[in-house]
Amino acid sequence: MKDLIRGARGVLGAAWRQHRGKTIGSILLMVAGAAAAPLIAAALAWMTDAVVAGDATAATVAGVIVAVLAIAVLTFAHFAHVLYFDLADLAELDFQERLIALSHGTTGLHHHEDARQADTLSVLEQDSRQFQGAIEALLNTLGLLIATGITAVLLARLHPVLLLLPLAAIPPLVCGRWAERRIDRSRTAAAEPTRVALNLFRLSTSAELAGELRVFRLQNELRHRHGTLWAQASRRLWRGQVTGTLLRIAGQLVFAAAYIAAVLLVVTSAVRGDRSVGEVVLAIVLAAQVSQQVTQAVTLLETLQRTASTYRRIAELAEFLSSRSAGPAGAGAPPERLREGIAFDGVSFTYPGTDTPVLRGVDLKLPAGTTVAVVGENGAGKSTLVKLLCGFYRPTGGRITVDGTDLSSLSMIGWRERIAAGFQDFARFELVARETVGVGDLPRMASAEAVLGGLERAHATDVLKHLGDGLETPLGKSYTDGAELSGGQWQKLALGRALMRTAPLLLVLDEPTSALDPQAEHDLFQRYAEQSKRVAAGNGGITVLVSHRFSTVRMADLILVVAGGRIAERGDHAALLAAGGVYAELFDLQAAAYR
Ligand SMILES: Nc1ncnc2c1ncn2[C@@H]1O[C@H](COP(=O)(O)OP(=O)(O)OP(=O)(O)O)[C@@H](O)[C@H]1O
Repeated sequence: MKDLIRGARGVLGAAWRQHRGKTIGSILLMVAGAAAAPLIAAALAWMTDAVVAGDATAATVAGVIVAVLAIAVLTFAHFAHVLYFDLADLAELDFQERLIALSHGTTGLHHHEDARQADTLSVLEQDSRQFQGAIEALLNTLGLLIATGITAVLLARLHPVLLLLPLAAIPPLVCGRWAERRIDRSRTAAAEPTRVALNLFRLSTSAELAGELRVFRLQNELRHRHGTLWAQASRRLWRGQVTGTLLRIAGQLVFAAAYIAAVLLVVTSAVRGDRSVGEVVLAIVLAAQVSQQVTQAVTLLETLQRTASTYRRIAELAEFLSSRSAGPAGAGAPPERLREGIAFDGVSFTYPGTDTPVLRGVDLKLPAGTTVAVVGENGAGKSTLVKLLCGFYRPTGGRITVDGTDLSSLSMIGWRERIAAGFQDFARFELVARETVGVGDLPRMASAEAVLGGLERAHATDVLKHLGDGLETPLGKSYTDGAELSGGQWQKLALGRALMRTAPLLLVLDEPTSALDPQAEHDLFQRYAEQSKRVAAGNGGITVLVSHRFSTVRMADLILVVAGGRIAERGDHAALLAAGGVYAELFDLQAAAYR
């Protein structure tokens, strides 16, 4: 019940915030339309008795009232529909904005990487399209409550025992709730296979992966896996639906028995001469309406229950996010320029929900004004190091300091404003090219000059040659005439985005050039390193570069080799080669491959 009230409040609140006039108009029209239905029964009874008594005037007046009420029933709901249709769109927008705020309004990433919360987000994304039904159901419920009240008064006047009729509505309602819960559980159980199947479907149909799919002849394998997962999800949903339907039928049968008993009661007393013909008509029409009201209530309850689940899920997600926020948010401002640098003091890190530490007691100094390269095997913890530097997670042990100040005591908004980043999994923002790059520094997104600066630093201006309208060319399939880019071109734009900010305190480049050939990557970083030295001389900014390419890595001032959750080796290229350790071995292996 608490869930239902929260769901109803959520929907009504969203509608009210979006448009008060339309909300009030829809409620009035729906309630008036619903109230007219039981009044028709009363007017019909009056008309029937007037006809039996031969009173033409009363019969005519009653007939006109029946007609007017019938028009109200038929049209008011339609007019209300016009109003709440628009309202539903606005409420959907309100919900989606809330979901976006929850999804990306936190400083950390853990809810995206936690399977259960990822499931919740995926169900909520689907739920966000149900607002049309939710608002309609809520308004219908308000109308239904009024109609049921009027029906109850009329039934009580006929025979008090008929008041028990709505009580017979309870079993179908309870069964309807059980059914909805059962179906809801099956939806949650089906969420994971559905998500994986949809991901496989996207993989199987995306143009981007068409080549790889053909070369590895993966079509049938993916189709088979997609089919199996889909069947698994369908089976879970089907079991939920079948149990739900059986429960609902059981509830409806109880009401059907009560309905038959009520009609028999009035008809037998009319036969005995205790009731007028009009009263028999009233009883039959009202009992039929109660039946409709019960069916409607069960259907409405299903929708309201679904809406309630949606709001419960979003509340749970919000609770998860606040429970996982690692301590109070910092408020300190980052320094204007780095004097000493960034230090790791005994930093350990274990991902939430796992037992194995990825980093163990790392002590590290990233001196101000340097370029630091991070190398190591797949899964060694390089990206984790980067995520900690960006503040996506807080260390589970030890601390990271920026010029001696604990990173966790800094305002994350302030810190993020002073860092820039390019990741291997970069976003393909389907916007015009200027914005695709410019979002790397929102306040300067409109400036073509600033965007060209970012592209030049990334040595990516050549991408513009392929774009008909230069920076103003729309990119991607979202636009009818959007330009299609290659993977490497998208990545170059992403690198331009990462280099939009001209003087960040920390620039993180986590394999942002994997789609470029090694020579292009080498040239890019050679020139980039020269430029960044000039910038770093001004603000002490640090560049952290994660790369598997030793030809690029060798030019860094400091190279860190991550292994076994620790920094296994550190130093510049010459020192590490001379040490003859893992770095030297891996460098020789790669160098030999290019000879
Ligand atoms: N969100 C997560 N939850 C749990 N474990 C994770 C998560 N992300 C990474 N890991 C684990 O942490 C370890 C380090 O991962 P990380 O991505 O930091 O490695 P990496 O050195 O960047 O690897 P690569 O070179 O393949 O990109 C891996 O064992 C990985 O399975």
